Order: sequence, then structure tokens, then C-alpha cells
Amino acid sequence: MELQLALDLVNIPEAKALVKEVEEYIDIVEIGTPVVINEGLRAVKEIKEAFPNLKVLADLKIMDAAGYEVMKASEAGADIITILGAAEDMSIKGAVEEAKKQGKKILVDMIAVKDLEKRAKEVDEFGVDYICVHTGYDLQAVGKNSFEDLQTIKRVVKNAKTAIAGGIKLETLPEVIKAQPDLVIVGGGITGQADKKAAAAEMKKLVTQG
Ligand SMILES: O=C(CO)[C@H](O)[C@H](O)COP(=O)(O)O
Repeated sequence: MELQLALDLVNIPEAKALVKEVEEYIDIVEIGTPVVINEGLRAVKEIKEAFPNLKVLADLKIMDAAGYEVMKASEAGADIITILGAAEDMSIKGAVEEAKKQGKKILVDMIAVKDLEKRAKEVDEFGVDYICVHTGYDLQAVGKNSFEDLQTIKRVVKNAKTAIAGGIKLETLPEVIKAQPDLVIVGGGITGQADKKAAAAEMKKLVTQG
């Protein structure tokens, strides 16, 4: 099981400082959608250059023009690129084709997918690398989480790795780990803590123990 640090509310220098603090405890660093909107793919490039031993995920949440966007994120140094599960089949297949060409991986974010079981089974046939259940900030604000959804994808996904994101904290991590996802994605559960290093270290310990 791997641990991904999601960076959403920072600029590039803040991102670098944060990663430096916790780099020994994380496997993947995510350049979140708001960071890409604010800073562009330069954020991916600069983090990859500063931390070549970490995998970098570009959270583009692609919806269209998938092949082109995967190519651009790959050129910037991303190892993993996200596309939405709600995108057209053609777009997801296009993303996979380009990622394979570039030697990169595709994570499908199932945020806002209504029939999760059906769509997860479909997407799992397209050769994607990860399928991720995700409760975004807007639903976290009304008390939702993705723990049940994780069990659903664990049951139906046969090929891709499974991942979970959205509001995971140290206190809720054991419940997540029980469902055995391949990848746990944590933003505020680390970045919002006074002692980020200690939070990341404890999370890494739990994730490694599985
Ligand atoms: O993709 C995201 C928001 O759309 C976040 O990166 C993801 O939800 C993880 O952050 P947090 O743990 O703070 O919810």
C-alpha cells in the first residue's frame, strides 16, 4: 500500500518546502488541481526536478482532449496523470494509449460518478492503472466520505489498482486500511497538521503495516 501526499492550496515554493519536510514518508506527491490552475504544469516540472526520486501525480482531472493533455503532463515530468471516470470512454482510452506511449500511468478519479459499480467495471476494462474513489471538498463539507465506495470498487475492480481520496485523517486511516486499497491519498490530513512530519510518519507506518 502506497501513500500519496496531495498538495492543493500552495504555490510552488510552499509545495517544495512541504515536500522537503515529509519526503521520506511519502511515495507519491500530487500536484493538485488548484495548483495546476494557479501555476500551470510548471509546478509538476519543478517538483519532479527537485524530488526526482518521488513519483509525481498531476491531478489534471481530464475531461476532454485526453491524449494531448496526457502528453503535455508527461513532458512536464508527471509519472501519473488523472482523468475523470465521468469522461467519455473514448477520452479514457485515449489517455491510456498516450500514457503507454510515454511510459506513464493513468489514475481514473470516480468523483461524481453516480453508478459507481457499473462505471468502475467499465473503466477497469480500458487498461487504466488506478481507479480512485473520491469525496471532494464540497461533499466533505456536508459530512460525506468514500469508505463504502472503496469497498464497492474493491469488490468489482479486477485489473486496476484501487485508490481512495478525500478527507482522510490519522483517526480515519485505520478504517481505510481495513479495506486494503493499493493507494491512500491524503491532503489536509498531513498539510493541515501543526506537525506535518509526525503526521506523515505515523500515516506511513500504518500504511506500511497494511
Ligand atoms: O483532489 C483533491 C480535491 O479535489 C484532493 O487532492 C484530495 O481530496 C485529497 O485531499 P484531502 O485529503 O485534503 O481531501
